[in-house]
Amino acid sequence: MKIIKIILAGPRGRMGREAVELIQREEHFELVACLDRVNEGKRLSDLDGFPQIDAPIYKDPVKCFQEIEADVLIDLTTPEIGKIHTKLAVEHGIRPVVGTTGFNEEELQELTELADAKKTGVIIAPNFAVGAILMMKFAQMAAKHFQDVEIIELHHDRKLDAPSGTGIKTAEMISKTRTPKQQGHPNEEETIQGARGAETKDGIRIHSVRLPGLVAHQEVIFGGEGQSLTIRHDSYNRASFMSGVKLAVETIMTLDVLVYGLENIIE
Ligand SMILES: NC(=O)C1=CN([C@@H]2O[C@H](COP(=O)(O)OP(=O)(O)OC[C@H]3O[C@@H](n4cnc5c(N)ncnc54)[C@H](OP(=O)(O)O)[C@@H]3O)[C@@H](O)[C@H]2O)C=CC1
Ligand SMILES: O=C(O)C1=N[C@H](C(=O)O)C[C@H](O)C1
Repeated sequence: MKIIKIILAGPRGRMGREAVELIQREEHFELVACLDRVNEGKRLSDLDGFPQIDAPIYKDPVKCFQEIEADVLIDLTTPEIGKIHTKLAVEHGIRPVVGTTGFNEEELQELTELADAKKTGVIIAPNFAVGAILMMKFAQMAAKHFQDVEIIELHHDRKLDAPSGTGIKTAEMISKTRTPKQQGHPNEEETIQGARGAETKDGIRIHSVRLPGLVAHQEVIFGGEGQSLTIRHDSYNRASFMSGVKLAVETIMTLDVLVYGLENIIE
């Protein structure tokens, strides 16, 4: 099997550390460099927790992409930085697998056009966990039968973006099958701002909970006459995301367009 050469952005992060282990485990993956906000010029093996992983660390993505021969960038950083890395990677012919969340519609459109122009595969995956993908697909199916739905996403309190990428993606998928409806009482008023959550342009409410002790969880609650349906997914650790990262890295080698969401890859 051909070796896939990978640059990893964010190796010291919660997801980044899991991704380093994944790359180490897979014989056909090779970590050729890392992008980090600090530790420029060091090797990964110089840092705590990465014994014997001899990959150079860069701060400047352009320098890294020019000097290092790589097939794929895995980005697990922050919303602001992830967008910059993704665009630069495509411009340098390196295929980005992006787990970082916080991309808006305009940014996704811009990247789609760039991927087309450069004929370079891009995968933007708001959630890599197979259970979360199924939760979103099941919610899309249920929305054919229930017009009223609210999303509650629950995450650890170190998360920067709200609502979560998964919450937004779920609402988008539901909107494809749900007949539009203004939910709740037409005259309802928030006596405390934000009480009804964030409203998407299709009228679906997303409520974001942030608490220590949580990892990544979501409930999609449908309401109908005399009944409700709740679809829930829980990630209890970050290892839950790694089979999706592996699949994305392997699949991106065969793509020349942008794919938004692993539901487009997982049958
Ligand atoms: N798609 C999915 O399935 C999942 C996606 N995520 C997303 O992945 C992203 C990372 O999450 P998580 O690992 O929990 O976050 P962390 O905060 O633990 O990790 C982010 C890492 O990015 C680093 N970083 C910041 N700026 C730069 C930069 N300029 N260059 C390189 N690295 C930088 C941070 O360094 P420092 O700490 O020094 O600032 C940190 O090590 C988030 O957007 C999150 O929403 C998370 C889980 C699953
Ligand atoms: O920040 C996280 O932790 C997660 N982020 C992603 C999101 O915003 O949906 C995926 C998962 O929920 C974990």
